[in-house]
Amino acid sequence: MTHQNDSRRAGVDLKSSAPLIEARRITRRDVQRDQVLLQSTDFALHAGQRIVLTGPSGSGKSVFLRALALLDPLDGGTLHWHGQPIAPARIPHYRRHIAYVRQRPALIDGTVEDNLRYPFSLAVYRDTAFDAARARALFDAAGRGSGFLARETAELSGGEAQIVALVRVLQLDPEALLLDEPTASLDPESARAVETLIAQWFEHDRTARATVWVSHDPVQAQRVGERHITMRAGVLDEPAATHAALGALR
Ligand SMILES: Nc1ncnc2c1ncn2[C@@H]1O[C@H](COP(=O)(O)OP(=O)(O)OP(=O)(O)O)[C@@H](O)[C@H]1O
Repeated sequence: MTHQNDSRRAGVDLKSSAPLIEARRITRRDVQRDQVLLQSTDFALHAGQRIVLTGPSGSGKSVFLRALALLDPLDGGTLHWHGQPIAPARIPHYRRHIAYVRQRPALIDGTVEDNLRYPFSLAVYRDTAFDAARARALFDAAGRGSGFLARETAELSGGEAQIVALVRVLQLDPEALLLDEPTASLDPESARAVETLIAQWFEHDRTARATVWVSHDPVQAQRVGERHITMRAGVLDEPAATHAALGALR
């Protein structure tokens, strides 16, 4: 299945389409400490949705997002992508489309351009190629002008590093972004740039794209999501108000 086909399928009327991602009774455990990190959880993310996830520190928000991204192995339950279970051989393909963005970016040594080129060296991206003009346009949108591609990553501020990490993801046209406090340690100007990039990516094809955004900032939470879910001690919950809003979509 190509990405275009995936997106087209995700863009079908919400009434008839399967969720972009659906978790069925997924669980995560810390085996060493014999502790449940994520209680049995059902969850659906539809194309077109922007979800905000809040909850106390240590409640399991990152555990949940990383499980949804299939970055950590599930201890129970299944994930479905466009209505299909994800076979082990398709996990790299799934991760290509469902991107996890962490609070502290991990960049490789070298220039910004080296970082943007890196994904295209992986087998799963061999059908695409680095597009410098597109990368420049994305950096322009984030207020980083000409010459930014040539900057050494070791010299970047935390905010600039996060912008690079995000552009590295956005240039690959993901379907969903799982955003784990992406602006929490940034200065206000960089935080705005990150929000702008994500908003433009979403608006470009909002019937096919979706976000889950973890935020501790109530004002930001209002800006970046319409559906609100909470995590407490590994239990995911959805306040009644957003159940009603979601019902109106169905
Ligand atoms: N891979 C792991 N193995 C074992 N324990 C883990 C693992 N990942 C997270 N934990 C533990 O699970 C609990 C939930 O952590 P998590 O990082 O998901 O919290 P959070 O809600 O994202 O918190 P914060 O808002 O501070 O980022 C913590 O007690 C953490 O130490």
